[in-house]
Formats: sequence, C-alpha cells, structure tokens
Amino acid sequence: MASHWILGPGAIGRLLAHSLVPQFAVTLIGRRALSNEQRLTTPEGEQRVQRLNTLTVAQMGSEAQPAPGFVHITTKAMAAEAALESIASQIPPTTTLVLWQNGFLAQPRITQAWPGPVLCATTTQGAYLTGDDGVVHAGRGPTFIGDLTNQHHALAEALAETLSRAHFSASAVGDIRQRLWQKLAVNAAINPLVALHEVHNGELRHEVYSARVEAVVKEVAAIMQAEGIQPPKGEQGEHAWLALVWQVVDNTANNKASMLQDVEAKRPTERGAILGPLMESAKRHQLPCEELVALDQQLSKKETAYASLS
Ligand SMILES: NC(=O)C1=CN([C@@H]2O[C@H](COP(=O)(O)OP(=O)(O)OC[C@H]3O[C@@H](n4cnc5c(N)ncnc54)[C@H](OP(=O)(O)O)[C@@H]3O)[C@@H](O)[C@H]2O)C=CC1
Ligand SMILES: CC(C)(CO)C(=O)C(=O)O
Repeated sequence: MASHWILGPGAIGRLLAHSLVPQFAVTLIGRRALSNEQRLTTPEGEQRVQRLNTLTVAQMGSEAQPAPGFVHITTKAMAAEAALESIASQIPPTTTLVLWQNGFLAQPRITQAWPGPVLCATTTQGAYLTGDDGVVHAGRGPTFIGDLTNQHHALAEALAETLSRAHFSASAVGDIRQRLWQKLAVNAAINPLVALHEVHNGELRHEVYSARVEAVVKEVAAIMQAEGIQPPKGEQGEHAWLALVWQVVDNTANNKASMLQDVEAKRPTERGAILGPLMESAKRHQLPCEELVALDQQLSKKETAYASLS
C-alpha cells in the first residue's frame, strides 16, 4: 500500500491527512513542530480528534524514512519549490509528486524540473485552520487530478481512487491545464478585488465594484482565448467568462476569499501565482492587461505596508 507524505501542514494538507489516515500510512511534514493530536471539524459540525504522524523537515533529515508512494505538496504556490527543495535529497527522484496549489506558477516549473511524475490537483474542497491543532472542513467539492504532459493517467486514476476511498471525492482528467487556467480566471476576477477592498465575495455585485470586475474579465477573456482555454460549460467568449464569475460570486457570496484571509492574517498573497501567469501571457500575446497590472501593484503595495509593520 503506497504511503503518503504531505508537505505543508496547512488547511488543505491537514484535511488531506485527516481523510487518508484511517486507511493509509500518512506523514504530515512542516517547518514547525505540530501536535500529533489533530482535530477535524466536519462540514456538519462534528468534531473528530485523530492522531497524525507530524514531523518537521529537520526531523525528516535526521532519521532515515522509508520511501513514500506519493509526496503531496500543500504549501501556498510561492512556497512550493522551496518546500520540495528542503526534502528532495530524502526521496528517490522517481517519486510521484502531487501539487495542490491554485494558480499556475509552481505546476509548470516543478513539472519541468522534477525527474519523476508530477500530478496536479485542483480542488473545490474548502478548509481553514483553527490554530496549530485544528482544521475546519468548510465545504465539500470535487477534486480533479491530471498531469501537464498527459503521460501519467494511470497514476492519476490510482490516486483519484485512493482519495475517493478516503471520502475525498476525486477524478482523473486529461485536461488539467485547462481546469487550472479556468480556476485561475475566476480567482483573478474575484480574489484581488475582495482582498484589496476587504469585502465578502458577494459584495462584488455592488455597483462600486462591478464595473471593475467586468473590466478584469474583459482582459482575462482575451488572454484565455489566446491560451486556447474555453469556459467550462462549452459556451464561448467574454460573456461566458463573466457569467461564470458572477455565478461563483453568487454561490460564494458569504465567503471570505482565500486572498482576503491572507491579507487579514498579514501573509503574502498568491497574487504571483494568479495574476502573474495572466500578465505574462498578455505580454507574450501582446494583449492589454492594465487592470491586471493595477491589481497586482495595489496588492503588492498592501503586502509591503503590512510586512513593514510586522
Ligand atoms: N484552503 C482551501 O480551502 C483551499 C486551498 N487551495 C490551495 O491550496 C494551497 C494551500 O492552501 P492552504 O492549505 O489554504 O494554505 P495554508 O496557508 O493553510 O497552508 C500552507 C502550509 O504550508 C506550510 N509551509 C510553508 N512553507 C513550507 C515549507 N517550506 N515546508 C513545509 N511547509 C511549509 C505552512 O506552514 P507555516 O505555518 O510554517 O507557514 C502552512 O502550514 C494554496 O495554493 C491554495 O490556494 C485550493 C483550494 C481550496
Ligand atoms: C472561488 C473563491 C474565490 C471562493 O472564495 C476561491 O477559490 C478562493 O477564495 O480562493
């Protein structure tokens, strides 16, 4: 039975560990020591304390470990490469990695650099941390797994089956790049604006913000077309992207988006992984991206302001 290392003991990492641990061998790896007694609050409000094997990167280096079947990287996008680097000497280069990040920053870079298979997962599960020993599973949703080179479908299927057996509903797909970019398009239209204005997602419907949402979607839709990415429901063009964004805004009206949670916690945001690939693509295809650049600059300014205070 393949064992699972989970590198990055945050919200998604702990949710994954809680899901897998009753049936599979799991090691949760972080930079800091965490309690082995970890609490999961289910979407129904039920609390479950489970014993997870939590180790620090330093402990992994000092004690030889049996090689894992899968290494899941569940850090934020900008930390994924450094996290992998910190354990790379302890795993065979043929180990299968699974990247759980939003955006499209770590995925192409690690796929290119890592000699073994690299799977990417895009998930609509929702989770947040409550301190060093708790995670709340806020909402269930499907997870899609594939690889950017379309060479590892059998591995993606095996992992999807494992996750689904652990009640973490997952499917293997042949179009993961398309799905990652579709999610990135929605995240680019919602996350920076709600993080800058510190509002819940639903407030983007207000006339103070809606024109800016439309302006961002206009740029994003042109970039998506140049990248060959269609909106998920088979419709075409800017109006389909806008309809999708408004649908997500309405469905998540009471949510504090992940980028707003980062701003409130004074952490770096994932702007580089979400806006970065779009701005880079716009430049490559000589498309306008003034709105995206402005969002990126405003977020950068906000992050610098709170970083300088801490
Ligand atoms: N939470 C959610 O509902 C969803 C999240 N995602 C995506 O999943 C990814 C992870 O998000 P989330 O779990 O919310 O993030 P969190 O911030 O909750 O967790 C990130 C974890 O990574 C750890 N970490 C950072 N650097 C390293 C390192 N070098 N070595 C080991 N661990 C490290 C952090 O530890 P430390 O405490 O030391 O900083 C933290 O525990 C993001 O890309 C996010 O966009 C996607 C869908 C839903
Ligand atoms: C879809 C959305 C915007 C929901 O809040 C999200 O994915 C996030 O918060 O990162």
